[in-house]
Amino acid sequence: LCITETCPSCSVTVLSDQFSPNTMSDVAAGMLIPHTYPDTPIHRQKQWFKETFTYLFAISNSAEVFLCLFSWQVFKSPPKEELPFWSDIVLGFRPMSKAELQRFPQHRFGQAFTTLKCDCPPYLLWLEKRLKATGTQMYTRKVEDLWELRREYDIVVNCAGLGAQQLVGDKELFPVRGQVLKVHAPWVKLFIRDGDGLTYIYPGVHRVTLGGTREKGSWSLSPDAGTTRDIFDRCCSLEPSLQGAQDIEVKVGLRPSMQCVRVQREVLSQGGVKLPVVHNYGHGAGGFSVHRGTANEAAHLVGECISVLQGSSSRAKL
Ligand SMILES: Cc1cc2nc3c(=O)[nH]c(=O)nc-3n(C[C@H](O)[C@H](O)[C@H](O)COP(=O)(O)OP(=O)(O)OC[C@H]3O[C@@H](n4cnc5c(N)ncnc54)[C@H](O)[C@@H]3O)c2cc1C
Ligand SMILES: O=C(O)CCC(=O)C(=O)O
Repeated sequence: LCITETCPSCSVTVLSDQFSPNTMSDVAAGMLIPHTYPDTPIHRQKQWFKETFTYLFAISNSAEVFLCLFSWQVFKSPPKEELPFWSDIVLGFRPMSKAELQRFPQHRFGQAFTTLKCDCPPYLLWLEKRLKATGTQMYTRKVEDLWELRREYDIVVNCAGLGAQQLVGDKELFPVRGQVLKVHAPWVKLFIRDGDGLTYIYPGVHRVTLGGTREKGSWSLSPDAGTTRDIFDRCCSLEPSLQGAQDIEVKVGLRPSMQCVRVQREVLSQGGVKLPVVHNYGHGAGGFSVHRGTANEAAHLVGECISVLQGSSSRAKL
């Protein structure tokens, strides 16, 4: 979508072996709360988050119904950084008062702020609809090797998530398994997140997401019953009224994790033939929070590839 906006002369085709509701992004809680990528400069991560927050905040002020606003992150001991880098992007960030903290007797410190939470499946469908309206073609296809695309396309953008491990042989990329519960508990109106990032309660438009787990290196997509009980107990200790939650649905996703998100240009070359590629993968646990920002940057890199192609005598399929 960002490419169609920044490079309107391009004809865009989306190839994917799975579309919503069967992607990893459909499992995400959809919370705008960044996870730090250790090898990506903070100013770049902050810019990605800011662009994503601004984009979704504008949509939240419309008739669309997949976004809501909420707050409360609690810590058993004060975090290393009392002011996270994103504190001036979310709204009304402040330490929690003693009175507020009384609600969490096991926690000594807390942050209150308003951020956005998106219901991912309807958002993904909304994006698909907008994409189709631009004339973009969408095909179900598994790509075995980026090079196979060289005859059909001038530029390839690789947004394969964890699939990039196989597609481009990236050994830095690994799964971090996450199991969450989606429950019916419409009385829960505020989000509560333990600062260790393991336990969270995120009310959405229809369901509340209860999390979670972070299992590095696990490829299992099967729900685990013991983990379900553990997540439920941990969430009930933060919000006891969840004991009355109904219709527990279990979801598992594999976060496409690495030390830094790979938003980068590369030129593949074989026998004098070149194929410009823009990579945009490795968003780990915080991909939803930075998706628009990284997509804008990737679209900008596509613009650079177009300039190079236009400057060369290459045959253009643009
Ligand atoms: C339980 C859980 C909760 C989360 N909650 C949040 C949250 O609240 N906030 C947040 O910011 N982030 C969250 N995340 C992280 C977020 O979901 C990810 O960072 C993000 O979804 C990654 O998106 P992606 O588009 O890169 O990957 P994907 O959604 O996996 O998309 C990759 C696409 O590429 C396709 N593909 C892959 N390989 C190929 C191939 N060879 N050929 C063709 N197609 C291919 C796939 O079919 C898929 O459609 C959560 C993750 C989990 C697991
Ligand atoms: O970390 C969070 O609180 C949001 C959910 C998430 O990003 C995750 O489980 O990976």
